[in-house]
Amino acid sequence: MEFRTWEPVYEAVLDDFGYPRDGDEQARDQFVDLLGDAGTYDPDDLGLDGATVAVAGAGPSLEAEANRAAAADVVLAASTATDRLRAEGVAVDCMVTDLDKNADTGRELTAEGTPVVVHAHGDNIPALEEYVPAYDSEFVVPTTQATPAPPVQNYGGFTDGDRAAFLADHFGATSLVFPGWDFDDPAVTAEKARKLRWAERLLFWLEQRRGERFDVLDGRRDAIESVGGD
Ligand SMILES: Nc1ncnc2c1ncn2[C@@H]1O[C@H](COP(=O)(O)OP(=O)(O)OP(=O)(O)O)[C@@H](O)[C@H]1O
Ligand SMILES: Nc1nc2c(c(=O)[nH]1)N=C(CO)CN2
Repeated sequence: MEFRTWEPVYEAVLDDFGYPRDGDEQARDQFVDLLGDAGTYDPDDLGLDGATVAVAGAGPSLEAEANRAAAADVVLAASTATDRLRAEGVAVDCMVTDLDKNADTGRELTAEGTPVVVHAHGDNIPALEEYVPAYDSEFVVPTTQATPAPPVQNYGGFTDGDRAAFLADHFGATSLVFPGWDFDDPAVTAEKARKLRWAERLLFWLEQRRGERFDVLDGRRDAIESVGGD
């Protein structure tokens, strides 16, 4: 995903949630400063090119669908889906997080040599300041939703789960499967439900760009608002 393609969709997300763009830019710049000259992880080494990739979400269906993750070539797990898959005995190849809920898991993973995609945004600067120094940067993939500033990159996407899907796409995945995704989960807060609506729109956009049909959107497409161009 090129930033110029992502930018109009990003602006629509900012408008909808009322997030100021300069907050995301400050977070990105702080992330650059926190990393300094330290080396970071090259996502090319995840083996996504040509792979069937499971993008695990943290919905209530995850445990029942853990076998779909286990069957994939590469497993990307969003936030708390990481701990839950590991508890089911499914190895996670990479965690994608904004350090919101289980940042200690991310620290343990980088210490073990498992990469973690860490996202900077305007509402997680204190978490970046606390956890980035504690992570082994060699296993950190730093991301932003604003204009990239190397080594902080933007592969597209908004929530942890859809960002994992955009990462898989960017690095050449052949097909994507989505265990643990429950868009109509009644247990989530109103804000989370709005974020899930965006995740759904973004996955719909991504599948159209890829010429693929994600099983997780079956039966839902007619009701999804289109975003982005091609
Ligand atoms: N029913 C669901 N509840 C929560 N997450 C879901 C659900 N279905 C899919 N997901 C995906 O799983 C991801 C991880 O969710 P989790 O609640 O562990 O973390 P989070 O830090 O709150 O996520 P985010 O910050 O992206 O909202 C979400 O970002 C979303 O992309
Ligand atoms: N500024 C801002 N950006 C985000 C936020 C958020 O709360 N604030 N949450 C996200 C996923 O939960 C992704 N991006």
